[in-house]
Amino acid sequence: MTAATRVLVLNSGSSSVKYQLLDMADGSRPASGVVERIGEEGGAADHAEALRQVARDLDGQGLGLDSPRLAAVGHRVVHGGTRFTGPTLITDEVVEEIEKLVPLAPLHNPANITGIKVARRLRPDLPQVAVFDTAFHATIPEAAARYAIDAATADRYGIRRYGFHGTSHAYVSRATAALLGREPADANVIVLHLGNGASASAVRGGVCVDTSMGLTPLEGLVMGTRSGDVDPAVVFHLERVAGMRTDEIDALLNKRSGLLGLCGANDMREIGRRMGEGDAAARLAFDVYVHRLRRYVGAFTAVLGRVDAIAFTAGVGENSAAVRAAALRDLEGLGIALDPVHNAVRASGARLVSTAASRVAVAVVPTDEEFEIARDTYALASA
Ligand SMILES: Nc1ncnc2c1ncn2[C@@H]1O[C@H](COP(=O)(O)OP(=O)(O)O)[C@@H](O)[C@H]1O
Ligand SMILES: CC(=O)OP(=O)(O)O
Ligand SMILES: [Mg+2]
Repeated sequence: MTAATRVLVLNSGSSSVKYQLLDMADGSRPASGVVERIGEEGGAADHAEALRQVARDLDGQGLGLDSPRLAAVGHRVVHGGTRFTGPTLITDEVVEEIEKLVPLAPLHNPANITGIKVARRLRPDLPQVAVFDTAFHATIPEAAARYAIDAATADRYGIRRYGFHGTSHAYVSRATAALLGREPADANVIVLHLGNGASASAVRGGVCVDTSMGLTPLEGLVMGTRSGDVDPAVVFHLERVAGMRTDEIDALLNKRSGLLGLCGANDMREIGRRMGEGDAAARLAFDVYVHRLRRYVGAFTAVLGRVDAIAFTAGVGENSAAVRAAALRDLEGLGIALDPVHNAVRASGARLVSTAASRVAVAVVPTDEEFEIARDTYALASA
């Protein structure tokens, strides 16, 4: 009999399900894919339908969930609240707890729960592990995790900074240390995860000490469709003056803001194209995006005191030389000097894009949330 060394990773997002099958014995990835545009015309109707499609895809390749080589299923779960600060073996009770966190991540946790339920129904005998976006941020000190609001109210309702994209920040900060030839314990890194959702984190010696996302994945950087930081009074103002309901404001800030709200496009490629044609709205969207990014680079430089590296990752971070260049322009005073030639090169692996003289290394490091989830899952399932 062949040993069960494979882990199926399900990464259910708000509008997509990504999956990967990883073999932990030899590092191979026998299958991967994505079902996109869930709930949109021409896409899967909902997450349950998307997951059935994933199961069919795997079956079609002879790699179905019934495979005896499967050791475990690893699920990305976005919000773990205060209870889940590490990878967790899924039980009925764990599912109930994740369900209680839905109000804190309404775009994400329901999709994660659907994935868990479908996979458990198909393979009730297999260990299934939840790997939380929030876990890596559990080390953030109180001074950075606390909001300055009435303490009793905050405690009663669990209002604090949780942070997200933690598996990416963990993986990329480690990979950046490796690129510098250092142990994670010897590297202070600012990680800029710029995907459709975007967040920054400050990692000191392998331990996260601050991050830009907060109670929910809405705070911080400008994102594809999310506003990031706004004065909280914007919400009261819209309620009182514009007569908008809470759920309308929620949808406005989460789904119709960010780059999309500023210029009608949430894809940085399209924004780049339109800027090339002299489109003023696209230019403004880019400038607002970059300005916010620079603020966080400055803030996290002060949080860390000594910065060894700044790492760009995820769709925009890995691919947009223009965003990287604009984000770090004229920061020689902070010891940051991007090399324009290295920065412009299109390549796939982790690489340095700073000059030899730059005190702070600047790196482009492809993220690998699926690897990180599989590693955590396999460790727990085979313990
Ligand atoms: N070649 C590119 N140039 C600039 N931006 C890109 C490029 N490729 C992808 N992107 C950006 O990456 C975003 C998606 O990033 P990704 O990390 O895949 O997001 P998510 O995991 O949140 O869906 C796209 O919306 C697009 O703006
Ligand atoms: C937490 C979060 O924002 O995730 P994503 O970027 O996948 O939307
Ligand atoms: Mg992502």
